[in-house]
Amino acid sequence: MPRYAQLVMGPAGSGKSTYCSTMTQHAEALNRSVQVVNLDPAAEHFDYPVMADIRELIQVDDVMEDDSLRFGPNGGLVFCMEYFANNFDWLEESLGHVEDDYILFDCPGQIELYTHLPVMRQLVEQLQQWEFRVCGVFLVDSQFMVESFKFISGVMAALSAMVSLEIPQVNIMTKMDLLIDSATNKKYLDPDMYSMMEDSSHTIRSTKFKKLTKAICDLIDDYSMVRFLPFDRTDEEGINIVLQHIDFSIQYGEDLEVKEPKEGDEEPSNLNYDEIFQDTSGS
Ligand SMILES: Nc1nc2c(ncn2[C@@H]2O[C@H](COP(=O)(O)OP(=O)(O)OP(=O)(O)O)[C@@H](O)[C@H]2O)c(=O)[nH]1
Ligand SMILES: [Mg+2]
Repeated sequence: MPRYAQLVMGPAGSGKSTYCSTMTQHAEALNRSVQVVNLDPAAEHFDYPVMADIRELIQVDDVMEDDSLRFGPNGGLVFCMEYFANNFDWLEESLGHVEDDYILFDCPGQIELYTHLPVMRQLVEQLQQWEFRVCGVFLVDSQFMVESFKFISGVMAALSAMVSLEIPQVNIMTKMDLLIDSATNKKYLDPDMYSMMEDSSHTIRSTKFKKLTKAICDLIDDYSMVRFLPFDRTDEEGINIVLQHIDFSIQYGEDLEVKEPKEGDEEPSNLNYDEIFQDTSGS
């Protein structure tokens, strides 16, 4: 039986930890068991129960305080992640060998991890060796998406993770509840890059920059490479749609056995459907 994993990625503060806690609560309501692993060595607090925490292996503070290393916070984090990549035994031990488990990995917010460092890719390959089907979940804060330039840079970050990890990826726009003018901003979810460029072309003065922007827009548009699903932590229906997309991409549920109803769950034999329909048609 396969195992299932979501790699929850995205820039700093995009809502990764909130996503993990919202998703576990949602899964609990659906009677599904979903667990979370914290992979952020600099995490201070999160409000979900963890099955494993990278801080048991290494902490950024210790790396920064170490006299022989002398890293700052960013270099320290990269060091921690490289140390983690050399010690996957720790993760294997923490995860155990449970068939059919479903795990969310709450990753750090450093964008370098998704653009050019090899750690995330190594993690994906390792998880696949342990029979996990992995879906990348890339979060971008909706507050950065209301302007075309910022939007393009968010799209490029998502695309870069997609290309370097080579796994199915679902892109999510978080904090949708904070958008004031949600109708106009919906265009960012499934963007038409040409019109987006036109919106902002008057602010671009350099012709070279204009040409580069157009080339990037062409590329994204031609291949319809990036779409976003909206995520509002207060909207159960929306959360369910996101979960369904992710489940579909890793074929969750296809191998599950059909559960026989328990005796107590049977329909009462005296249920009279005719009466029910008469009641509703009469009202
Ligand atoms: N209104 C609103 N706020 C949110 C939502 N999701 C996250 N936030 C807030 O955004 C801030 C950052 O959220 P986190 O979940 O810590 O983000 P993160 O990506 O884990 O951050 P780092 O781990 O530091 O990279 C917190 O103050 C959250 O309360 C949301 O859907 N709506
Ligand atoms: Mg976090």
